Amino acid sequence: MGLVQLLKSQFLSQLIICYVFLVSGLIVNLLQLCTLPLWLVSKQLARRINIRLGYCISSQMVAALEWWSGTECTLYTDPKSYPLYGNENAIVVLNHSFEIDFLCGWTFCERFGVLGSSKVLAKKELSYVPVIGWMWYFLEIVFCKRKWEEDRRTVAQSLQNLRDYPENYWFLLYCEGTRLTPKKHQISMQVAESKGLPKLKYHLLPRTKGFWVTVQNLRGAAAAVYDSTLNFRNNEMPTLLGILNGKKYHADLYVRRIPLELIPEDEAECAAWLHKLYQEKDSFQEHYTQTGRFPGPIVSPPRRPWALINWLFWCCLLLYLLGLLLTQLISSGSMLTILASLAFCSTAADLTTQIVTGSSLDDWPD
Ligand SMILES: CC/C=C\C/C=C\C/C=C\C/C=C\C/C=C\C/C=C\CCC(=O)SCCNC(=O)CCNC(=O)[C@H](O)C(C)(C)COP(=O)(O)OP(=O)(O)OC[C@H]1O[C@@H](n2cnc3c(N)ncnc32)[C@H](O)[C@@H]1OP(=O)(O)O
Ligand SMILES: CCCCCCCCCCCCCCCCCC(=O)OC[C@@H](O)COP(=O)(O)O
Repeated sequence: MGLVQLLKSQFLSQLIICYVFLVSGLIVNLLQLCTLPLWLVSKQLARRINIRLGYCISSQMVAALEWWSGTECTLYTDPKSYPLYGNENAIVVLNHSFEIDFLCGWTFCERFGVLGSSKVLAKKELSYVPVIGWMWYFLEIVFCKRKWEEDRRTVAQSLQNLRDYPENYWFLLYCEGTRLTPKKHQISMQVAESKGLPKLKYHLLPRTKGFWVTVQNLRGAAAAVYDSTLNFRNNEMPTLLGILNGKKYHADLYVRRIPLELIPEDEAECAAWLHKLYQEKDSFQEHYTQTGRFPGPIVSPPRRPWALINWLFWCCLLLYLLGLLLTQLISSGSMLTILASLAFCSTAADLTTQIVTGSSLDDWPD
């Protein structure tokens, strides 16, 4: 193990990364809160400012993936569609199979310049998570309770609000509705059987209502659906903790651009269309398993320096402030203050470890 790799695997390095992420995140959340009065005066300006503030948080995780772990991301796509990526609004349909699939999605957002404005249909519980969830509130992320009777109205309303969004965005939809596990797959395939639908090997049966409501409400605002299928080389199952440890992975993403006009308006037809799409996605995953690659040419976008620059800025600022605080603490000479500070730091470190090791947040109470 080289010296750099040894440094990356040290608990202290990881603790510093988490400290910078959490403290800068809370500062950004506070700044976002300060933009509230601006919404009354100029909504579009408030949105643009929040896009940049949100970028300060999400790009730190992207920097950890791209620069700290050195994970490589390869894009398989049609070169004719490539110039449109980042230059139009789009609905992204992605398989939900890995702990860091959202982070790989964010990396592609960063490379095409839509990271700050990217959106997702997320479960409501995530909106309560400090830093990320609070940031999402100001970025007008669409939350669902996964109770259709309530979601059909609230989700449609939140999507309508995005129609005049001032910057291009990608709206991510995990149609499977939850992350794939063998148990969930088994239940899902029983549902497929009972509905007379073909079984899927690599995906859960897609939930069709969220897709239909998104397509209907973003018609005319979004130009296309980006059907995206993600996998990792060497059968790896990457984790956030692995990224923090500096472990390098290799992600492959296959993207097909489908113009929105091609998607049926009728709910039942739209649902049938989505089921067919997932059968195709399944065949792409089978192709990947057999050959180690997706079909089509590779046109990989390079990583950009901005995520790293933002990260270094926050690291310098917050480590300097931490240094000042520690110096003052030691020079205060009060044993009680020092012990209380140590107890606080140890509790914070313990909490951070728990969040990162259980980082899928899947087990947070519903
Ligand atoms: C060039 C590069 C391209 C791309 C780059 C890639 C990506 C980058 C893009 C953007 C990045 C942006 C942000 C990313 C950051 C972070 C994301 C992180 C986290 C978010 C993750 C989540 O929160 S996932 C959970 C929330 N989302 C969803 O649930 C979406 C899918 N769900 C739906 O659509 C649902 O329909 C619903 C939520 C709208 C409503 O749910 P409800 O349960 O009330 O209704 P359903 O229709 O789903 O259920 C009833 C029907 O379902 C059948 N059923 C029952 N059991 C099952 C089962 N186990 N499996 C399947 N189906 C089942 C039941 O029979 C009912 O059927 P009907 O026929 O009667 O409808
Ligand atoms: C710079 C890097 C520092 C990182 C250290 C800080 C770690 C903080 C981690 C915060 C990560 C927040 C990401 C939110 C996305 C989580 C994805 C997720 O939770 O998906 C839920 C779905 O699956 C559905 O779950 P189910 O309820 O169906 O099961």
